[in-house]
Amino acid sequence: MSETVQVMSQVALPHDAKAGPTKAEVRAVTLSKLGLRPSDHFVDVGSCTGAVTIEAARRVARVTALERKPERVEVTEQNLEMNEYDAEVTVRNAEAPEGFPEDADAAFLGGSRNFEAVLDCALESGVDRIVMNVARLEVAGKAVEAFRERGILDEVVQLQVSHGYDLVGATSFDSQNPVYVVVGRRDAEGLT
Ligand SMILES: C[S@@+](CC[C@H](N)C(=O)[O-])C[C@H]1O[C@@H](n2cnc3c(N)ncnc32)[C@H](O)[C@@H]1O
Repeated sequence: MSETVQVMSQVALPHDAKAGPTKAEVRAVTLSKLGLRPSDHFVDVGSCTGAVTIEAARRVARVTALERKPERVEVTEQNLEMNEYDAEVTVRNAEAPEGFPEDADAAFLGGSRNFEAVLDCALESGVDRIVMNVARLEVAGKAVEAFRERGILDEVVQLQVSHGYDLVGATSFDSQNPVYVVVGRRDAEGLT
């Protein structure tokens, strides 16, 4: 039983792509901040390996995955085939805001191209929860400002994950680059 639960909760990503995947711990925080609901239509902007698309597809009714690079669209599709999920998933080769659906509820920006236009488009489409992950400091600053200007800045979380490994019988750690998780909600009160 516990073995089945563990396998179901994992994401299989046998096909890889440069720039991905969003790491498991970062996905966990990101999806939790998005507060996904079973009836949601979720949009993954910059699906790359499909890691976020797949996890979201186990939690919501519909997912639209947008990816500007055709070879990464293929990787998203290949990894989707290797996983179980219940949502209706549409994968589009498009550079957002192009291809952004008109009836979305929540969105994740893993890619930062045109992010201000993507935010505007998402808000017009009815999105009320939006999270953007950023690795580069300068882009993170611009993202925070863009969320603030639109009155949706709710939280900024800096994540730094390290994984233990065996070092001559003891445990040492390998650290990953920090990630800024910019959390937006419609009518947010700003940082407190
Ligand atoms: C850091 S990766 C995202 C990783 C992904 N969440 C995963 O788990 O594999 C960023 C991706 O966003 C894509 N991208 C960037 N801006 C985009 C946009 N405006 N529309 C669609 N794709 C975009 C890039 O091509 C790249 O594949």
